[in-house]
Amino acid sequence: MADVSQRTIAEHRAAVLARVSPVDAAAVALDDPAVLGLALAGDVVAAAAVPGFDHAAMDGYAVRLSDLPADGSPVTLPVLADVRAGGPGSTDPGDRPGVVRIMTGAPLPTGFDAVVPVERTSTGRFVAGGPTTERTVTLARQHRDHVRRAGSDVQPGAPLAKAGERVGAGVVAAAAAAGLTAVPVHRRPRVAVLSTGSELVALGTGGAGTVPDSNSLMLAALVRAAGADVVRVGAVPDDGAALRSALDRVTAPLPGTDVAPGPGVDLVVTSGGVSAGASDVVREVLASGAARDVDVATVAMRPGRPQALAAWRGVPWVAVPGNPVSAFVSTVLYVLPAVRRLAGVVDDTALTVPAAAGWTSPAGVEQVVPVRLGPDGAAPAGPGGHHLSALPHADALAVVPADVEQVRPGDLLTVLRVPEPR
Ligand SMILES: Nc1nc2c(c(=O)[nH]1)N[C@H]1C(S)=C(S)[C@@H](COP(=O)(O)OP(=O)(O)OC[C@H]3O[C@@H](n4cnc5c(N)ncnc54)[C@H](O)[C@@H]3O)O[C@H]1N2
Ligand code: MOO
Repeated sequence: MADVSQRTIAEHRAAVLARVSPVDAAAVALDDPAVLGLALAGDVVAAAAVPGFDHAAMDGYAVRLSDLPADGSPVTLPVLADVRAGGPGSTDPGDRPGVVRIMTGAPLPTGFDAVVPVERTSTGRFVAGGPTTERTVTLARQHRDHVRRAGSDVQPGAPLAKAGERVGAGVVAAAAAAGLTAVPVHRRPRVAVLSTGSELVALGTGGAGTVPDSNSLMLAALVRAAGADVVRVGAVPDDGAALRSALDRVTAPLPGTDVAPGPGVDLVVTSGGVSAGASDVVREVLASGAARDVDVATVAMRPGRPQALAAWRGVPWVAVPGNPVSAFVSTVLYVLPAVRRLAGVVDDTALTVPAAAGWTSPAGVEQVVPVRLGPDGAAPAGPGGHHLSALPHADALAVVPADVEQVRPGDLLTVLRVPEPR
């Protein structure tokens, strides 16, 4: 097996990212809820103008400026017609002087220039559902035209969203309004999550010396929140043959029964078994020659020091340490960037925020601290170190540089958000 290499958080993340690339893409309809949360596989460009036609921005009267005194004095004019949103696409009330009663969103009649809001006229207000009773109206030239012009928001061909952005409410709103029916998106990646350890048991089972397998639940929750489908295998004992056969199962092609034949998972994540113990099964399998591209590393970070990468049957494999806080931190720092890259998302989770409290940090290693974000910045979410009790309160992880031994309130910190369930 390759030597153990020493590296920084950024170096290990780069090593992880070098092993993954975006999964395949296809067009998905904007009205399919499955499109939400997927990453765009190409730029989204408007097919049509927004607004699609010149229309009234206010309820009132459409006027021709040539019918109104230029000095702004009021004039009384006949009401020639009444147009509504959704009514005929164009109205031509003829050439004689007069105004057109018009409702917000209705197309501006041919030859008309502006809309005077009803509350600025002698009518005062319209009665919802009421008939048109006014024969004439007194009004004056206004400062603003209250017309939304065709294409004033979006021109055909204008860029609306970029490849790598996730489809959310804003993207579907803009794309649908601009005449599109579907957008190109990457499918959701599939990620296998395995825990290793003979002490691990399913929840609610086991006796003395056993440990509930919490890591696979944590990993599944984070991976899913980052936009992947999860195949959670659960706990595999510290036995090389058992781990190899679990890896074979998750990386095998999907059975071609009711699903089209295709690749199995796009990424394997294991927790545990990466340190120096006699039963460290991940190290054992990595050393056996059965895995490819093996990269065992010690990252100068706390917690989360031992890490490993490999490929199993061509599928990238990220191995994180078993200590639950180390596993959580490693998942946010290394696994989720890989998931986002597989999903086609351009990674954008790092923020700079002030420290809302002070704390000490060990010399010579990057310290990773679960933090809660508040109006004053980031404060430790719990006692730190390997204390799992901080995790329920952690919105993000702060990464304190290796040369900092004391964080002071107000110091600027780099934080990575812990994704919300989606
Ligand atoms: N001699 C050395 N010992 C250790 C070193 C070292 O450098 N030399 N590194 C330590 C560090 S740092 C870490 S982190 C751990 C990582 O060890 P492993 O990845 O091999 O993890 P395990 O030994 O399998 O488990 C550690 C700990 O976490 C519990 N665990 C594991 N999996 C789960 C799970 N799915 N759910 C809940 N809890 C889990 C496990 O029971 C152990 O208590 O190694 C140090 N040792
Ligand atoms: O590096 Mo380990 O993850 O601190 O216990």
